[in-house]
Amino acid sequence: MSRVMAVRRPAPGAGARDQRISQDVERFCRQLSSMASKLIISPFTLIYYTYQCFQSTGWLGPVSIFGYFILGTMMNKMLMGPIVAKLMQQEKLEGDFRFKHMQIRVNAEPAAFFRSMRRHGGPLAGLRLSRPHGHPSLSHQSWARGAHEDRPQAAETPSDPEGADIQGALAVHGVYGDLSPTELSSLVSKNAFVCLYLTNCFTRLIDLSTTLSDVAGYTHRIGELQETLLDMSLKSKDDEILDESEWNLDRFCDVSDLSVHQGIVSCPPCFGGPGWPEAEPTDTAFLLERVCISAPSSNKPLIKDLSLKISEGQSLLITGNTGTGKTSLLRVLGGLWASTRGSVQILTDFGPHGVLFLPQKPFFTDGTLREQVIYPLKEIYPDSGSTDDERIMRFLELAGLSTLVARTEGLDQQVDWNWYDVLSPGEMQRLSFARLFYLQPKYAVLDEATSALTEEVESELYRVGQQLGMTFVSVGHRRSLEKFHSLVLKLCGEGRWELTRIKME
Ligand SMILES: Nc1ncnc2c1ncn2[C@@H]1O[C@H](COP(=O)(O)OP(=O)(O)OP(=O)(O)O)[C@@H](O)[C@H]1O
Repeated sequence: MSRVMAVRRPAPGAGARDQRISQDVERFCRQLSSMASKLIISPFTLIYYTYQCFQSTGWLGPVSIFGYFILGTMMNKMLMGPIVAKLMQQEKLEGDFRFKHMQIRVNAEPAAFFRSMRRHGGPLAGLRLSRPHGHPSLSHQSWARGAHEDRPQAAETPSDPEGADIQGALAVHGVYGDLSPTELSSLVSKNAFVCLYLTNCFTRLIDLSTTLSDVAGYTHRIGELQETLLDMSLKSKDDEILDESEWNLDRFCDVSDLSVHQGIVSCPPCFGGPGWPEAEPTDTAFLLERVCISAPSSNKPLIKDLSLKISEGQSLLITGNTGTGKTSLLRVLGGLWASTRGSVQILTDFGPHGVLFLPQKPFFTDGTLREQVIYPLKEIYPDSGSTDDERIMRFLELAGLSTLVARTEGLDQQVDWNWYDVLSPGEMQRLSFARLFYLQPKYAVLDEATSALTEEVESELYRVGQQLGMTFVSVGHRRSLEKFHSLVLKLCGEGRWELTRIKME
């Protein structure tokens, strides 16, 4: 009986994610330490300068400064209440604006084909509606800022109007009547200093509330992050993130072992050879028992009670009408979606020696041609070792893309274009296959990966994959695909499905 093996994922975005987390944590610690120091010091300075102020101005000084701040804070609160709602709306509009902007940049060509700029419902209309400039909430924000910044800011002002007012009041009431001009001026400067610092203490306290809300935000985000990570680790207790450096590549077919006869590639069996880890022998990749699948936030089942075993050499073709859940099933196999019921066992690793997915929309990074082919690997062969070059060139040729090397002026030439812009849909699919051949997984999960190619090219690519020892799980519509598969799973809609074995001729 097969046992559940550790699901190892290459985690391609892990580096960037880790960097973001450490930046968040660093910001959080900085804010926390600054807030803690202010919080500890503030009460002492406040008491000290209140006392000093009382000493030099009597009760009038501290009382008027306290009154001024209490009144100011109350007014601030009254003004801020309605403005918060406006600020929220402002934030939302800015978010929409950025999203629409990105949408237009990414989909410039399709948008132009649809003449979006002339249509009211197009993304440009949305962009106009959501632009933040000139929106009434902006003027409210200025009011808010004004109200917030209008509070006493003694630390930043060279003179101290409150101190002067208090001293004026004291002088008017004849408190300083018996002082000589020299004594009076030294007292005035002392009073000014004390009042200034007392006001400053209040300003710092009020500033602290802003820092506190920042810290609350960061704490919330870090808390969410922790919860998500905990959730993930609970979900896959046995899972193990496998660094790409751990991917065993010894099992790759030596390109010199590949021979092509009339377009047919043959390669000696390359599994189980020396260097290939034997620790987790299995011939089954996925085991599904009475699995139900629904789209997120939908109660309507896409697939009901599906039991299925996908084993080595038993390629599966998934067919069915639009929207019946073909890609959703692959998402479940890829661990992106959870099944709503039943058990899904992923019994093989993700990566070159396990299972590799070619999604419906090809994925490319910024980078050289070599980087596209070897993705998600990037550090296994950092140098242009001649053996690897030979393999890449060979697989590009088998995918029908040998001319691409000339276009890019070599495997390692930095290109200043976006791969999505310069390659045709068919070329993108061929390049994805070159990657598949290079990585040589045991199981290749292909989601309409040949939809932009002719039947002949599709057959050729599948044949190469087959010769490289891959077992396919394909989503496709052409009957010609059946010859590369042993089973057909037809999704009939409303959760119904049919599983049939293909008769070999
Ligand atoms: N992220 C999502 N959130 C909500 N519903 C979704 C989501 N992704 C897909 N769906 C819905 O789930 C249903 C199945 O989608 P799926 O992509 O699996 O269809 P499919 O059979 O692969 O279709 P096609 O042949 O067009 O690729 C569709 O009705 C789709 O609208």
